[in-house]
Amino acid sequence: MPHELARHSLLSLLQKNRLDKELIDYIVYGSVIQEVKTSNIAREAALAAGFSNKTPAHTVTMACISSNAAITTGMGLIATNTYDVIVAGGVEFMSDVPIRHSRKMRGLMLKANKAKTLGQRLALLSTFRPGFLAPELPAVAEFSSGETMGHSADRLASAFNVSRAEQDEYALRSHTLAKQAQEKGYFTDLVPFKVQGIDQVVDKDNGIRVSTPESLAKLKPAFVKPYGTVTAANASFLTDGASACLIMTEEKAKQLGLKPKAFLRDFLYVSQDPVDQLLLGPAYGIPKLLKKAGVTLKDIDSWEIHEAFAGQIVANLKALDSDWFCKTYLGLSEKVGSPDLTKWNNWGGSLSIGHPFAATGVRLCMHTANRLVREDGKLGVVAACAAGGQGVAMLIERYPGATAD
Ligand SMILES: CC(=O)SCCNC(=O)CCNC(=O)[C@H](O)C(C)(C)COP(=O)(O)OP(=O)(O)OC[C@H]1O[C@@H](n2cnc3c(N)ncnc32)[C@H](O)[C@@H]1OP(=O)(O)O
Repeated sequence: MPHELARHSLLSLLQKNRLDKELIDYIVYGSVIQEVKTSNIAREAALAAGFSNKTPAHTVTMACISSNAAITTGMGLIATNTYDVIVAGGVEFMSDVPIRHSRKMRGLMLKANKAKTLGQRLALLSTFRPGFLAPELPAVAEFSSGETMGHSADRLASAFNVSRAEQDEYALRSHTLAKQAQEKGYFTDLVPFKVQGIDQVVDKDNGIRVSTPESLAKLKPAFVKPYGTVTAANASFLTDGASACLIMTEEKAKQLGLKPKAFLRDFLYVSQDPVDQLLLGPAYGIPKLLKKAGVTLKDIDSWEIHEAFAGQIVANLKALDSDWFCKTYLGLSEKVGSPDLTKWNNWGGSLSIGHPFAATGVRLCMHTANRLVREDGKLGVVAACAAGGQGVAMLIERYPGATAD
């Protein structure tokens, strides 16, 4: 179950930092497609991990930026002097999503539960139709418009004139860089997971697949058929995962003898009309964040931007480099410009590493912190889009003397 995956991330974080459970004041986890039995998954994971029942925990949800929301919620609790040491994380378990009976079937079952006599039950039974048995699957779709994320990505790519070839090329870049980073042993934020019931330990990201441009070009559109450009290979794939990170003030870290990785210097959230364009969070968030923090594109040494779809990433890059977009939608006098792509998602991204929705935000932050060390940088930006037309942008600064282990 998802809380078991989250439990593993909690325990592994403590083991890695040689910390006692008692030192954790509060736990916040993100979750998107919720398991109904464990709706406050942070609490269930903490109890399953053997935390004291006196350690409060709550769950946040903000689509694909849920663990970013967990981190900033934790930061708020620290800033208000409510707590000192917080674990923030996220979990997604796409291999067993809750599948519901149809609404008609649910209605019938609820009424049957209340029926007192055999006559009432038989009368209800006579209203049953075989069609009631059609199940309701959770869709990776925008509730307000009904549009799937893949369809939105296709629409966005088309609006910014992003070709299929550009999308495939970007996807190949992501998988190639992820493979290189994996082989070099850079994914030090990973812990192996023993899958219950089968004799298998997952000890590396298993979605990385470096293909050839020819085989990518052969794939059929996955969402808008037959003319769409989003395929299984240039979209993020559905996967399981959990993440966790430890947040506290610098002073507290020193007190506990811990070696910090990075400062979270600044952050903000953005939101737009979800029916217009859903996936432009980075294009809206990055310029606002840079302005708020008083830095420019050139000051950024590492970009870690959530890759929902290759077309979405290329469209966001084009938007930032477009006078028309920046003037019309951001109210700026000119374009922001294009970030330096040699500093962009250098270890791959959600397209290749995977995108367990609510877990991704922490992964982006940790890759930024570790990349800043390995690439000898100072400032990194994390940005992501999310369902609901929302987005996040965060500024991360390497801690002096931090290591990438
Ligand atoms: C803000 C946000 O983040 S929003 C959320 C964004 N993410 C999403 O919405 C998830 C989108 N992704 C999906 O829904 C699914 O992954 C889909 C629908 C695109 C694809 O699902 P599936 O069809 O089950 O994918 P599957 O793994 O079977 O791949 C389909 C085909 O593509 C091929 N393929 C997939 N990846 C690659 C690759 N990198 N290289 C070459 N071929 C590939 C597979 O081999 C398979 O080929 P086959 O049909 O000959 O066997």
